[in-house]
Amino acid sequence: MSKQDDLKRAAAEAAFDYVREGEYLGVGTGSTVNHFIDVLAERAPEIPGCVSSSKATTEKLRAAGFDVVDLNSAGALGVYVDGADEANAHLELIKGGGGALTREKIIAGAARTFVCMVDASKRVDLLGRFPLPVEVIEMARSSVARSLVKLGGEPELRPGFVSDNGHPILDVHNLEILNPIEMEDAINALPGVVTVGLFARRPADVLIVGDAGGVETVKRGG
Ligand SMILES: O=C(CO)[C@H](O)[C@H](O)COP(=O)(O)O
Repeated sequence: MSKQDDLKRAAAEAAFDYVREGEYLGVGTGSTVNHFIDVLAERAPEIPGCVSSSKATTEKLRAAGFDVVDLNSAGALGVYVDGADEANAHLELIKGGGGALTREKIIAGAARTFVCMVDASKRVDLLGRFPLPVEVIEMARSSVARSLVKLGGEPELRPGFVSDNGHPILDVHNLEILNPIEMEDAINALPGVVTVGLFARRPADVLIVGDAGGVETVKRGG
């Protein structure tokens, strides 16, 4: 395992403390989440099942022996555990590097507690160094891209990629995100945008950071 993988695994182990037995668990997507699923498989909590944010996560959860149910049948969701591409001090995030941003935002929005795991390299003062993913309806790809340029970004079509929902993704480079809530609202308002990977209206509640010196847990407003 690489050093960064060790940090992701450490964050995933710490995130396990938030799993509540008897409750459905929301599970995100990505390499940090894959470590978390490994931890789940090892510790085998008594949960009725999981709500998954992607086909890849569903496959891995099922292979580990967990039931995966639709969000509609899970009822109110307790905890959602996921990774992120960037996190600021307010626990606002950029997500969607793995392309699962739409389902991730839906599940995060439905959950009581959103637990986000990152390695220390992902903590930033200002969001936006990581290209901001925007999932769009195919016919709106160019018009949304022009609007994103007007907002100061440089959108690039993610090559050869289609989301689990069947949509392309624009990765927006060099966007100055001084006010994440305003930027999220502005991009969401563009016709044809399915989801923007800014999680400012629904930030994490708990950020677990794997660092060389150990794991740090940061709580929103705490
Ligand atoms: O938002 C995501 C997927 O859509 C991931 O959480 C994000 O890309 C982080 O991935 P990783 O844990 O592999 O670094």
